[in-house]
Amino acid sequence: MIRFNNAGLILPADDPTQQGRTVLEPCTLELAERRIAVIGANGSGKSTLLRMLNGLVSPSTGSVAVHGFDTVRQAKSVRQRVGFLFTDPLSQLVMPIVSEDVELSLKASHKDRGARAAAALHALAALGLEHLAQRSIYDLSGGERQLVALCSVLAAGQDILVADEPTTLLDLANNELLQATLGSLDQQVIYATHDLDFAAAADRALVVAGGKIAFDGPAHEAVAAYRWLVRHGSLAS
Ligand SMILES: Nc1ncnc2c1ncn2[C@@H]1O[C@H](COP(=O)(O)OP(=O)(O)OP(=O)(O)O)[C@@H](O)[C@H]1O
Repeated sequence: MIRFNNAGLILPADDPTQQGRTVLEPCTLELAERRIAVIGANGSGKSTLLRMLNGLVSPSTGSVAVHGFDTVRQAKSVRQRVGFLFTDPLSQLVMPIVSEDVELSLKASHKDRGARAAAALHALAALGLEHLAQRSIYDLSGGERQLVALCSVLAAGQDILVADEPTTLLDLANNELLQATLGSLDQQVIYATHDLDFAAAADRALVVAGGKIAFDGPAHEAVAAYRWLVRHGSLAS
């Protein structure tokens, strides 16, 4: 269970470049559904909301708790439970070779090096990526990197997966592979996307507009609400 208790991000008033701008209005939410989508225009505040889920962004007001752990004061406990898939996979892949990056995610669960290497190959094969195991992450295409990043984050096995626009670099087949993979997970998955069909597949969706939660409810209704806001020019920040 994730709780936002009046959590928001208001930039400092004394910074002349920010002038107290509201990035995310304080909001109170309980996020318990298995699949939750976050949709909204560019710059509306989706990534900020997602980053608050694992302490990458600290709220300036209120607090966020994951399974009762405060994302600021108990950040380590939160990160042990929340995996984060970045839009740009290079923000996440830290080892130079694909198999090494997946092995790093398996370090806590597989102490023996041989078993860890075998588990990494198994994890790559599950996504059809075993042929990339010995490749440099810098030589991969953007889509290949995005799938390797997914593999690494899944290998870490956290209870909750947060994914920020995970399909942006993927072709149709890999987009379907990623959506099917996320759909099959036991973990709770919370994802931001501009793909409204992907969003509509969630159990619940939040529409973020100008730093506010403009709609929160069943995903197909949220997609309709978002389309309405776009058509009526109601997305101004
Ligand atoms: N720490 C910060 N300092 C200044 N501005 C910020 C900060 N964090 C976010 N912003 C601004 O707040 C707005 C919301 O950013 P955010 O990344 O959450 O948007 P988004 O909805 O994920 O956008 P996109 O769909 O383009 O990825 C943007 O205008 C961004 O530049």
